[in-house]
Amino acid sequence: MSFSNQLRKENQDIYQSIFSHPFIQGIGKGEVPKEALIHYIKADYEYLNAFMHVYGIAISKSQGRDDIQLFNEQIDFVLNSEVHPHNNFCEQIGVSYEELQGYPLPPTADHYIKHMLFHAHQGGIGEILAALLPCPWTYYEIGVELMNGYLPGPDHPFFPWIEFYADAEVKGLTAVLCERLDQYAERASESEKQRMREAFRKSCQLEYAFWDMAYTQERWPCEKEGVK
Ligand SMILES: Cc1ncc(C[n+]2csc(CCO)c2C)c(N)n1
Repeated sequence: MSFSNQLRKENQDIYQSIFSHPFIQGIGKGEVPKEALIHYIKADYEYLNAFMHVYGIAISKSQGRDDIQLFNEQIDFVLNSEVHPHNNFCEQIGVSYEELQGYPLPPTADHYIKHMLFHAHQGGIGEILAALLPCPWTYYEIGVELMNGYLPGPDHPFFPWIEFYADAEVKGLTAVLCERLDQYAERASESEKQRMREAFRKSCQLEYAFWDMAYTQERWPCEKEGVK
């Protein structure tokens, strides 16, 4: 079994918890509280900005053009394509996308991005890939789960979101990251592979926690009213 498939198998428990989370099931049913969607978009917009910085660090550590190309493709996707599912959420709640930009990250999203930045700064390319991989991989599988579980049609309020993540493009982005990670894992020592395993699992945990953060509208203990 490939290293990436081993990681997927070891983290089946978290994937399953993500699929059953009320936010995800709510997308499937077409019923997510407006406040949860607002909280999600505010955090995800800034999360994705920071995520691109992580890819930038990975580019600065790349030794060849094939790695640069791979990270560049992921940035291009976040920058130019991932606005579509955000817009689907915004249209459903009748709030403009611009209004939800520029907010500070709530604790869990802050933790997630700092976890990524830690591996980006401390690790080699293999470790960075392991930390990044659950982002597209869990979303692709969420898309497929919802597509198969709810069979949404074009009149479903979140059809564009579900279709976007269940699509071959996200599958392809995940597959190239898996293949590259497997190549690095083949040459890695046992301790390096252990670090990759830990980075991957913690990112899976934080993917679950991110949905929960949005659903429960998690906030910092002392927040000032009206301060962005
Ligand atoms: C918290 C959070 N996790 C994952 C994604 C989805 N995502 C992030 S990057 C990427 C592909 C490029 O690597 C995908 C599909 C998100 N939007 N927000």
